[in-house]
Amino acid sequence: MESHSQETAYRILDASANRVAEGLRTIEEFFRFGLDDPVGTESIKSLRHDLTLAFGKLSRQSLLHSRNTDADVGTTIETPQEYRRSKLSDVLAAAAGRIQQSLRVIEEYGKTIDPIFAKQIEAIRYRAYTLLKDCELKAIRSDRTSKLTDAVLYVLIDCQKSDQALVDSVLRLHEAGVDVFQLRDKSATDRTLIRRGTAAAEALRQTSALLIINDRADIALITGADGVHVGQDELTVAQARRIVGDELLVGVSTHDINQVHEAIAVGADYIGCGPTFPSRTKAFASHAGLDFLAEVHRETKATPRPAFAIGGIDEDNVSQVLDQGFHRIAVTAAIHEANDPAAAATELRKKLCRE
Ligand SMILES: Cc1ncc(COP(=O)(O)OP(=O)(O)O)c(N)n1
Ligand SMILES: Cc1ncsc1CCOP(=O)(O)O
Ligand SMILES: [Mg+2]
Repeated sequence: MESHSQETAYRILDASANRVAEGLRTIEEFFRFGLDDPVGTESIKSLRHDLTLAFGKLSRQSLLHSRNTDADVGTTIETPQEYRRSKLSDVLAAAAGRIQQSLRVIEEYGKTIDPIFAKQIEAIRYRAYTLLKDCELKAIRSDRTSKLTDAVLYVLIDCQKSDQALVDSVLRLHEAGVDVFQLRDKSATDRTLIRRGTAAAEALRQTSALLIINDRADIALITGADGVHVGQDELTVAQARRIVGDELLVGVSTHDINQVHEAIAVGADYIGCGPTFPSRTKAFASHAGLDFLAEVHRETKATPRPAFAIGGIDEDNVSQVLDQGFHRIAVTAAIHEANDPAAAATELRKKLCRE
């Protein structure tokens, strides 16, 4: 190849190698500090090491001579997306994209310099695909568990009259302080649940709120919701996971302490605890009551898991829930039967966050 073309190829290889190295570091830091994952951290480190080894075949001098950052017209071109990262998974998705593209660029231009080098880069690229997929999926899960950890107010909502009515309602309530929504509508058809769930999931995706689907793991997956909630007579956590995978959240209803220990042991991401008081939304022959909440608080200190008290909770009795050591609640009537649902959500949230 002519020397000018070769210099161009070296310049591209040098810039792309730096881009891959930066991207891999971004991923490695997340495996290390975000996930405390020694295997992931080590795998990325070894990928970086093998990339350095592969580049060792090329002339370092040629690479350095080709570098001319001052003349690089690309350094001043910015896109608005570069500065838009609302959550950690966005950072990792951007880094993964840069790594994959740059490895491909290195492979292609590397062919003009040394076919064996290009083959080695191809092998690194395939290894990177698998690792980056694993990392991105873990980041998506981690975004969801972080939102859940911060959540205090969880509202069950039915399908409403239309997709738009549901979207308007969840956005208004989220603005007013609701962290988690559960689409729970026992009389809706599957098609309606899917349409409503998809619309709500899309509307909430770029917010800090979560959308959970009641009972139906299949619909949670299809709609792009954040998780599914299952009861004691429904899918087990393991069965739900077989459908939704590890990225979605699985919540479980519990009515006694054995169910709580079991739910935690099998990997529920959160638990619903109740019924606490008589409910206008669902009738029960008996109530687990406040003593159950106190017991859950006492008995799960060693295995903490977000726990939402549920059943007949409203502005007047929420202080009794707080007194049992619970600061998370799930409600229906307290919001939807209020004259002003958004104001009711704000008031409840204030009470939950007062301590
Ligand atoms: C947060 C939360 N907790 C408990 C329940 C009740 O679930 P389940 O016992 O399965 O009853 P149904 O909701 O299916 O009638 C819940 N939905 N959400
Ligand atoms: C679904 C469910 N499971 C236990 S209580 C309950 C209903 C919660 O609604 P409300 O807050 O109106 O009692
Ligand atoms: Mg259920």
